[in-house]
Amino acid sequence: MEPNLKKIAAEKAVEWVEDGMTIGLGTGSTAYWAILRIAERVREGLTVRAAASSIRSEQLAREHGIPLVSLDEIDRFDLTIDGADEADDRLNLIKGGGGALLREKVLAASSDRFVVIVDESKRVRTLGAFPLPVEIVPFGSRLTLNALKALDGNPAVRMDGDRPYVTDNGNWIADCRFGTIDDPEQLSVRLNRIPGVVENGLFVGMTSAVVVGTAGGAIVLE
Ligand SMILES: O=C(CO)[C@H](O)[C@H](O)COP(=O)(O)O
Repeated sequence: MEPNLKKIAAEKAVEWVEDGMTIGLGTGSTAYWAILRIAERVREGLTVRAAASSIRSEQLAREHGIPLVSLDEIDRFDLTIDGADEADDRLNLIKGGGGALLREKVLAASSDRFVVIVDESKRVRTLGAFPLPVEIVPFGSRLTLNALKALDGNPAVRMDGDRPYVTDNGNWIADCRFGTIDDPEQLSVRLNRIPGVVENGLFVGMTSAVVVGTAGGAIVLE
């Protein structure tokens, strides 16, 4: 049987969870394995409190018995564990393939350690092959999409059947194709200057470590 690389990465990262910590829970099929492993450790006696970056991760955590608290009760996370769509060697990321980039960035920005878990297919030399998700407000979306086009982003509104996909925050996602992103920080600043843009999926200078699941085990990049 093929090894589950997402699970390998997730379980390595969960080794860093300690008693008493406040934990941020990510979103997606890799974060899924981290949530399950944290839940297993809670059943074994680990004491943590957690908050999640999406409604679906919150539901998963609740179903599996991880103690959840409101974000209003949290000043800092000791550790947030989340997946990514791409990670480069400088630990910059593209995130938001699952549509949760805004909440994920809110958690990451308030975490002492932001640990990213990926299978080895997500490692890239330069970001940009994966379409960059940009969360936009529905109001005036045509104008916002025009502004993204003016930046050569080739935006496409993400669809859910015949309607725009709606994020947990009631917004839309414009998946953008900029090609190779040589300066992610500069692009991120330019995107967030567009008034209808809420946040973009470039995570620059936020990552403490990337744990890569490989068939030979987990590799930690710091
Ligand atoms: O950013 C995300 C969700 O918004 C996910 O972390 C990212 O899309 C990776 O997902 P997966 O682990 O399922 O490949």
